[in-house]
Amino acid sequence: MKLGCVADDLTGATDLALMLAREGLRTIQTIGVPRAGLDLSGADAVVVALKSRMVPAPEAVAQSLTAAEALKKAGAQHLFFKYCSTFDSTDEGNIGPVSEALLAFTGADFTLACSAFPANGRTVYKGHLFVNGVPLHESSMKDHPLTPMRDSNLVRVLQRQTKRSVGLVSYEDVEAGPDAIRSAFEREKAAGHQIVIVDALNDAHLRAIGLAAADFPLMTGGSGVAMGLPAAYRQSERSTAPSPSKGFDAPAGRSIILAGSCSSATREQVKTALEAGVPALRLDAMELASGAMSAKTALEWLKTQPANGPALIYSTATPDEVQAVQSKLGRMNAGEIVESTLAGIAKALPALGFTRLIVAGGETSGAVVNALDVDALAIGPEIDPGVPWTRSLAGIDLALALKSGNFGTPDFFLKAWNLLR
Ligand SMILES: Nc1ncnc2c1ncn2[C@@H]1O[C@H](COP(=O)(O)OP(=O)(O)OP(=O)(O)O)[C@@H](O)[C@H]1O
Ligand SMILES: O=C(O)[C@@H](O)C(=O)CO
Repeated sequence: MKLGCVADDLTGATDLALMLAREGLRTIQTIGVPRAGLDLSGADAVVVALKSRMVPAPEAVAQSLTAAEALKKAGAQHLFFKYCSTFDSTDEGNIGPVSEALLAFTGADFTLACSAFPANGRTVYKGHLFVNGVPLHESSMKDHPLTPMRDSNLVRVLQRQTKRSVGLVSYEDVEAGPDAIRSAFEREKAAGHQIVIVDALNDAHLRAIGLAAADFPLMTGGSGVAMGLPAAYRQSERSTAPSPSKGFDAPAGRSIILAGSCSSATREQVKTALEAGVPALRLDAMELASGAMSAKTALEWLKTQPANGPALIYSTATPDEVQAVQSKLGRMNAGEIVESTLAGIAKALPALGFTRLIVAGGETSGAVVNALDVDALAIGPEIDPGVPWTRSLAGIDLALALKSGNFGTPDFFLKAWNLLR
């Protein structure tokens, strides 16, 4: 196996797995550390999806090291630590502490951090992260329910999370191509930095960074910076890309959308689905907390909905509504109440004939997939950048589209079904 990847959340893992598969690596995604007996022998890349983004840093480090160990045992030659393209984290972690721990694990003394994903509007210029042209701290990420991002300068953000010295390889070096990027890495190393934020404004930059860093024992970033790795590996092995898999068959059955993300993209997608007349149930966090509403009442509602189209169950709310709920219930507690309700609903879905699921939100997807006991995924076609259809590799046969909160066009919930046979 060429590349072993540790992703800090499920939709992020799917995003990375799609990038690697699309660029020609045979890729398998596992939910948690691969179980014993899972056949990884045909895979060029394995992406292990953890749920470590929001847990305390020591726990994130422990989970990540366990995954790295398993990947190394399965033959991974290089490691990739995948986090969010909007650098979701707090001053306590977890991007810094996990990067440090994986550096130590690989024995490497240098790595890069690049969260740019231009296809989804994330660019990094002079170390500052922009989301659709707006500095991170002015974007909707400033209101994220769990990791509000209030500083766009990633050198500063990462330096607050790590004892390793953080440097910068900026746009001019990246624009000049792989050799200039390699020289910039050497320059930053000589200056005493062990992690460098790398600028990238477009896919050509990402491919050049991939070529320059393909032999690093450890890379870190969003899925974008993995874009150039498959071609770099092929260059070193003089091989050609395997042809992409043909078509995507989904198991027959009913369709449902579960949305726990409150991101601006998900809010738009929920609004578009409601306007299109998709039958929908809104979960109110305060009613869930009081017991007035529950997974059971949601399932009762679901049983009364028409079988021939998707239904939507969502807790998606505006930043003001989320803040009001959090001030009463606490940030983590509110999230937990909503996630466990959606997980409770998910658990009952196969028995009701639901086999095709779209789930919106990384934490939400983690909770849902755990409830469904899915432990490995094959990667199917791209619905929108960063979001493929996937199919469970064992256990209950399901087609799953696990959507990162901020990804997808407004009609994502409507159009995704067209790709299924
Ligand atoms: N109405 C609500 N009030 C308070 N918290 C909510 C509400 N709806 C959802 N949440 C919580 O907000 C969090 C949303 O995180 P999630 O990772 O699912 O979405 P996201 O952050 O938009 O997506 P991603 O991580 O992919 O960017 C979850 O913990 C969820 O339970
Ligand atoms: O990188 C991204 O933005 C996504 O893959 C993600 O991690 C959101 O949870």
